[in-house]
Amino acid sequence: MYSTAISLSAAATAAAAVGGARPGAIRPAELRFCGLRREALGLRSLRAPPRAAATPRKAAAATGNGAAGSGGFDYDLVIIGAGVGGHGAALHAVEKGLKTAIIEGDVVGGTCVNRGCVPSKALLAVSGRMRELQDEHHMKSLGLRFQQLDMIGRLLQIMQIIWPLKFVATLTNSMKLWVWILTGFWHHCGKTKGEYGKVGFPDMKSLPEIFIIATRSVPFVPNGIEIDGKTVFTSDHALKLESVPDWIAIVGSGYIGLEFSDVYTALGSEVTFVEALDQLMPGFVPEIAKLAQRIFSIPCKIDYHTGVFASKITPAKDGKPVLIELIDVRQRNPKETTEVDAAFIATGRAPFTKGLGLENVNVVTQRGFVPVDERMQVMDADGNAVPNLYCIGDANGKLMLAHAASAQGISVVERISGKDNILNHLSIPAACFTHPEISMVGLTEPQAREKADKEGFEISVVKTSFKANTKALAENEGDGLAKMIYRPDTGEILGVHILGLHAADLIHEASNAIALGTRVQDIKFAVHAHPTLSEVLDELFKAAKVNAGVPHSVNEPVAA
Ligand SMILES: Cc1cc2nc3c(=O)[nH]c(=O)nc-3n(C[C@H](O)[C@H](O)[C@H](O)COP(=O)(O)OP(=O)(O)OC[C@H]3O[C@@H](n4cnc5c(N)ncnc54)[C@H](O)[C@@H]3O)c2cc1C
Ligand SMILES: NC(=O)c1ccc[n+]([C@@H]2O[C@H](COP(=O)([O-])OP(=O)(O)OC[C@H]3O[C@@H](n4cnc5c(N)ncnc54)[C@H](O)[C@@H]3O)[C@@H](O)[C@H]2O)c1
Repeated sequence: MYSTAISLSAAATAAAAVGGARPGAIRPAELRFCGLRREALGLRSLRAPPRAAATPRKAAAATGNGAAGSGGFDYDLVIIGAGVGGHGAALHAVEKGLKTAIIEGDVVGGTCVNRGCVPSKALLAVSGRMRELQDEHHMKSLGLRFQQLDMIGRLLQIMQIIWPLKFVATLTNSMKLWVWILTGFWHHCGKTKGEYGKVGFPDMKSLPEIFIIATRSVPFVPNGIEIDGKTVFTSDHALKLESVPDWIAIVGSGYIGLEFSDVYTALGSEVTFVEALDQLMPGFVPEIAKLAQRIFSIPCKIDYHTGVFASKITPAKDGKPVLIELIDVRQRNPKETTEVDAAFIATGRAPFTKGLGLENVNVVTQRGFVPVDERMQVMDADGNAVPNLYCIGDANGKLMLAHAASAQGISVVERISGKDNILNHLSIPAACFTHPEISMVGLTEPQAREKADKEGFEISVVKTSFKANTKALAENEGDGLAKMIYRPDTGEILGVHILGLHAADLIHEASNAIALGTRVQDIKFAVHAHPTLSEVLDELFKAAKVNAGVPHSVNEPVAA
């Protein structure tokens, strides 16, 4: 029964060739089931708890790498979507001995690998080097001189072809020995064949135990904005950058807007931000947003409109530029019309959850997001957890980050393998890959104050700067700060926020401390190598003052 996995290309070939139900092959089939009402459909009832399979390695070896006997396939777990969330869940499920299938309707890797983290970071890596090489002052201080290189061609090659392909292959390879990768667009019961295009699924005679929905999100485009993919576009189009506009408006100053402004300014564009909220970078703590705004705009041509809403955007046509109509958010009246060469729409992301048939199990999405509890179990309209149905990643909207999706998947697998697990979302770090980077974990100061007021405790705040850090100075990158919010009565770290060189790497000392419950009074004795950027955090921990008498959790003499 248990069989080995096949690669996507093999799956496609097999799907085209099949006539009968051959184990290890994919047969185009209509997947008609309602995973949670199988009994009602006269299908085999659930086994609970899920049966642990023989270790996948042994099972695969025993069946001769896919030569399973005839009959249907029987999975313990089916994951819908082979993006980072689904991939993380699948690998962990296999480790736990669960017979696992992953269904992918498009390309393995999902947003992160094909349209998100990977290609955008490839762009940032190359444009960042261009920025550095073109910064005369910086180069002079290092005693170097820049000679013009043909970087744009290389840049496009890296971001469009090499990187994503490499990562898709890596992800596919990491799963293909032990996970069934099934091509096709999953949909639920009650749908008619062909409604979602061509589907190809193996002959599922019995139905899986448990489902994890790990579908994705797509760019959210407000009404009134017309996308032509060339002069008015989203990140999906921008990653296929074919030209660099002289003047680009970036609508939205969240993660995507900021990272792409970094790319565009490095490539020589003039950037105008349009941000609906009163402050640029509203998702970041104010002192970091303010400093970042100053650092980003000193060497580049960046200006901004805040408190204005892009109500209508018309693509460039017939020699006319892109037109952006702005509305004053407070007064709700038209403010001005801006003309630019291109407009990049970075106004958030919307869940991609239509067509899953969730209504059949009494689940009502919230603005498209699948409601889940703290264990990622899907909640129905009456507030009850739907048995054996989970949702992870962007589709549940808890935290739209690749590593959060994967961590949620691992947490679900832990639970379904019998070990209850609640992921502490406050320990999940986030990073914005600008130059310099911004990172954060846990609460902001206002959030911490609100919690403190409610629960009746004090908070304290400490800050350090990159200016005194030897490594940062040696790199000529002394701009930046780190801030920590903590409880002086217990030493608990509530939040850390960093702006500066390699902030995205530095944050992990803090996020691990929060995840593991390490207190300030303990971590301040941890030794950091010199000279390293990690000393910025060392200084931060050492600057924190914990109330006298607060016990250490390690090496503290315990009073009798
Ligand atoms: C430009 C950009 C840059 C980003 N950079 C970062 C970053 O630096 N760091 C970070 O942490 N996050 C980043 N993100 C966010 C990150 O990409 C997402 O949070 C992450 O990919 C979400 O993972 P997921 O598993 O939920 O969905 P995805 O990775 O998108 O995977 C979902 C998969 O499900 C498939 N699917 C959907 N519906 C069905 C169906 N019905 N049947 C079968 N298959 C289906 C899709 O085809 C897709 O492959 C970025 C996003 C963007 C857009
Ligand atoms: N490095 C990373 O981890 C990374 C990188 C990219 C994306 N992401 C993920 O992708 C998600 C989406 O990113 P994003 O930057 O698109 O969204 P976002 O929610 O971070 O920012 C959107 C911004 O657009 C503004 N806005 C919305 N409509 C507007 C309008 N009509 N006119 C003017 N301003 C408007 C909002 O006020 C907000 O500041 C994020 O939640 C993030 O988790 C992460």
